Amino acid sequence: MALPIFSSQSPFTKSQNFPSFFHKNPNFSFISPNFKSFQPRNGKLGDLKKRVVENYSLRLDSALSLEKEVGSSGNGGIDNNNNNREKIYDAIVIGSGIGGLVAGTQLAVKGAKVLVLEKYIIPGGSSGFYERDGYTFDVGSSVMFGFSDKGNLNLITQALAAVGCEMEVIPDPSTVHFHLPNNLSVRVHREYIDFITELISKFPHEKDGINKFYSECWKIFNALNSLELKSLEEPLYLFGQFFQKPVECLTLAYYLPQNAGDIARKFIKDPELLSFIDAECFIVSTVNALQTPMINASMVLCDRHFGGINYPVGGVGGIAKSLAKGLHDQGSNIMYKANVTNIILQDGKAVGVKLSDGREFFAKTIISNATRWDTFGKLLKKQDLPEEEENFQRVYVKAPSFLSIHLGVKADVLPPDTDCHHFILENDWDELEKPYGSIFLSIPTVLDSSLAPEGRHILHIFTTSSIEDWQGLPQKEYEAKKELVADGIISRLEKKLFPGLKSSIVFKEIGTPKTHRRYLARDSGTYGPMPRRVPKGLLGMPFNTTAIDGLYCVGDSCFPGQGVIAVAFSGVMCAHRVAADIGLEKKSPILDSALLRTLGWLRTLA
Ligand SMILES: NC(=O)c1ccc[n+]([C@@H]2O[C@H](COP(=O)([O-])OP(=O)(O)OC[C@H]3O[C@@H](n4cnc5c(N)ncnc54)[C@H](O)[C@@H]3O)[C@@H](O)[C@H]2O)c1
Ligand SMILES: CC(C)=CCC/C(C)=C/C=C/C(C)=C/C=C/C(C)=C/C=C/C=C(C)/C=C/C=C(C)/C=C/C=C(\C)CCC=C(C)C
Repeated sequence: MALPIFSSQSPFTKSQNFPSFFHKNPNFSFISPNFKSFQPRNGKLGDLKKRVVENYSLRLDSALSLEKEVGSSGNGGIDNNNNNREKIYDAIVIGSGIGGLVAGTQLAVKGAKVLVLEKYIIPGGSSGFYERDGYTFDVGSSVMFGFSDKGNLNLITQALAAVGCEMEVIPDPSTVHFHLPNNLSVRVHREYIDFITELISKFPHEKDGINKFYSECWKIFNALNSLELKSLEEPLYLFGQFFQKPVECLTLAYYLPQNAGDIARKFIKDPELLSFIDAECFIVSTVNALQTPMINASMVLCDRHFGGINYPVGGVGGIAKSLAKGLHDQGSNIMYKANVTNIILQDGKAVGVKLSDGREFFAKTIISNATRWDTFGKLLKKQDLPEEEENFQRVYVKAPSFLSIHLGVKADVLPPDTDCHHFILENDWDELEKPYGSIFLSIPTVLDSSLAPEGRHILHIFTTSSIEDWQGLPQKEYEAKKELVADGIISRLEKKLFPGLKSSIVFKEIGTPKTHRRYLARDSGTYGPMPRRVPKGLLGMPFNTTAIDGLYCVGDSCFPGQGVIAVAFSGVMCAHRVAADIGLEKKSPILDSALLRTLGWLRTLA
């Protein structure tokens, strides 16, 4: 049995030390007039302290109200006597990951009555949090795209704003610091020009190629950023966008089937620089650049400079908590400890769900935030696998899971001005995609010291790992293996970045792929879909509708794939398509079936 990395009790009942924001020295100075952001370098400490106190109280308030919502009635006012057949919701959302929460909240603000059913005790899934010994740990990593105050692609900010929420964020001065073979060290600065200058200084002979590749990314990003983002499966919207922004839409259509690695090779010849582009893609797609869709690569390679990476004060878990509260404020419900075991079909249409405790709930539409493998392999009978899903499983396999290590360390082990995020691949480029080959490291306390007790930092370390490596072991061996593998990873970090790391550890918790499977209800603990071979860009990625009438999917096994901002977009698209289908948005049945058929056909070409 896996060691739980999440609290088995409600995390909201725990008392916490008062956050001490001032002991560390965050190295940033981003000021935004309209967006709440911290400016510790120039700001007044008194004001800052006040805002931290306010934010902390807000966190407690929302935690308490969530506790009340989960605790007292335990079910958000839902009938426990299984008389729910009459209580027809507009939509039931299975799972409260960011994908499910965005779909749910977007529908709720359009006037739909939504019920979100979450298996775990808090919302957020892989964007959740857990608390231990005064530390607040992010379950997933802490790199937040789409959380700025500008453009059309700040989807996290927009999702929160839609339900009247705003979170304070801390601008990250760099997205990631790469530590690569041959001592290649590249810091991805927030300012594009600083990043490009640093990269060119490492590869001066490729100045032209570097400029051309990243400019191509900007072309795509600017096209994306100019559109109003809604469902690409809704023809009135899609044709409207083509009419208003033909050049941008054609640009996106052109790049839709292309991958970043091919485009990089048009401009760049140096194999080491191409490997660097692989690493750039790998950290967001877990595959190399040749397998990473160009649209997704452009999105992340540019948003980090356009809106920048911004960390929510109090931790990533606050995003899901705010969305859950927003959903509730809109008159919809979220229910925890609600493990959906079956999707109920009637005459081939999805009409409800059944929980492990036998209760049933019914709705006009069912939206699954479980992975497509779980949705079609577990919640529906496997033998009913529609052709469309067979096609998906032909093109995509489950990406490996992660081994994750959450550490509390003595603060003085980190050199001054340590970056928040690091990616480490010491010796051999060939190890990039291999299990345990490369190491991801986030130190969110560099930005928000309130996440750890005074004088401590959080190190969240993760590396790819497959479930097969951890299955079938007796408990004792499993525990011993966890310690052994984690020790190897920590030793590598000690050697490469932080001498004395081991002796500075005061808290350690290790999660394996089994832990991820257990607590996130994700088949094999997978991080999401990964192309089986070289994909045709994003062409093969399914959208939100499924072959089952009334059933929709949302989350990272839908277009455009892995990532918090990506699943937020899938939530926006899903809500739009569902709203059109239940009469809350305009729709054209004739155009609908023509477009859906065309998109289905296009996917078979992938
Ligand atoms: N920026 C980052 O670094 C970062 C951090 C964390 C997560 N992520 C991304 O988030 C993505 C995942 O988001 P998501 O929204 O697709 O899903 P998710 O896995 O985060 O959430 C799914 C939720 O559904 C619940 N669930 C699943 N099956 C259920 C069932 N049968 N009954 C009830 N509840 C059920 C799970 O408990 C979970 O809370 C990942 O791809 C990852 O890339 C990124
Ligand atoms: C329909 C047709 C056919 C056509 C038409 C044309 C058009 C119009 C098109 C359009 C399109 C669109 C709109 C699209 C969109 C897209 C998008 C939005 C995308 C997005 C994406 C995103 C992504 C992918 C993201 C991701 C991220 C991630 C994954 C992250 C992660 C992170 C991590 C892991 C971190 C690392 C760490 C360290 C280093 C420590």
